[in-house]
Amino acid sequence: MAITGKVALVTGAAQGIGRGIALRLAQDGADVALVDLKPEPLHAVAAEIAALGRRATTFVADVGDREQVRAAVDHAARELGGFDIMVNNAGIAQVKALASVMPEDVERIFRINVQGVLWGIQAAADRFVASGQKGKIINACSIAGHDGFALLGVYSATKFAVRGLTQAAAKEYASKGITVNAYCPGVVGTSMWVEIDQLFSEITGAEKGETFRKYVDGIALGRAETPEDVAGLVSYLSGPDSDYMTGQSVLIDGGLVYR
Ligand SMILES: NC(=O)C1=CN([C@@H]2O[C@H](COP(=O)(O)OP(=O)(O)OC[C@H]3O[C@@H](n4cnc5c(N)ncnc54)[C@H](O)[C@@H]3O)[C@@H](O)[C@H]2O)C=CC1
Ligand SMILES: CC(=O)C(C)=O
Repeated sequence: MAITGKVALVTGAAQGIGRGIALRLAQDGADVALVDLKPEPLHAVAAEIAALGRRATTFVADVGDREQVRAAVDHAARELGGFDIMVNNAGIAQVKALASVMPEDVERIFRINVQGVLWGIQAAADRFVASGQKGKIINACSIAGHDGFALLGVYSATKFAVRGLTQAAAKEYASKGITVNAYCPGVVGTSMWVEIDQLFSEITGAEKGETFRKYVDGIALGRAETPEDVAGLVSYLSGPDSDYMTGQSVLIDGGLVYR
């Protein structure tokens, strides 16, 4: 197993894609620090990791708060005896016509989706540099970071920003042996898409499930994505086979967006 004995931290690990990534990295041999706003589901994921024979620790933190993210990284290193892989996965959606977007909408989503990734990059890189070790930083982007989608305009802007941060961080930290990449899923059947579908319905009058189905209809491989599909890419980005890769925001969407 390519990352046996490594320590990974995954934000937004209580459910959905973050949970899938945490379980996959544990299957690959890593011990995992699970970070989220929600303590109870985090404990359930920790129990699943323990059943796989790996160690897990949980930490409640808001990724939009710089000090809490630094505390989460410190906790992971202290509890699991090292720190090698940072997955900045936590994010929120927003569905709004651009005409109705208010300053507080922009502030809320940028605080989590962009600042959350920035604080994660900073905290992880500071620790890697201080300990003189190589490290992997992996950020959550989206198809919406490659293409702007109607009613998802500000969300798209946050994911384009993640691509910019990923490229800049890759260049700033390359000389320290730190790689920085991002995964860009398409339409993953998590709670986030239940919320997106519902919010589209409220704005457009679409029936429940209709927006999700329309998006899935555009996928060349003909099915919605699973957290496990995404986790396979994150596994690759966490391991030595991706050592010569940095600054990339990789589409994994079943053939929905082509760039
Ligand atoms: N579901 C999808 O189709 C896609 C999702 N993504 C991205 O993947 C990531 C994960 O998405 P999903 O698993 O689908 O979402 P989800 O809504 O199912 O799970 C997100 C998790 O992040 C946590 N979280 C939210 N705000 C947080 C904060 N401030 N601090 C700490 N944790 C916080 C939530 O509590 C939740 O456990 C997000 O960045 C999302 O933008 C990207 C492309 C497609
Ligand atoms: C949630 C998300 O990133 C999209 C556009 O499906």
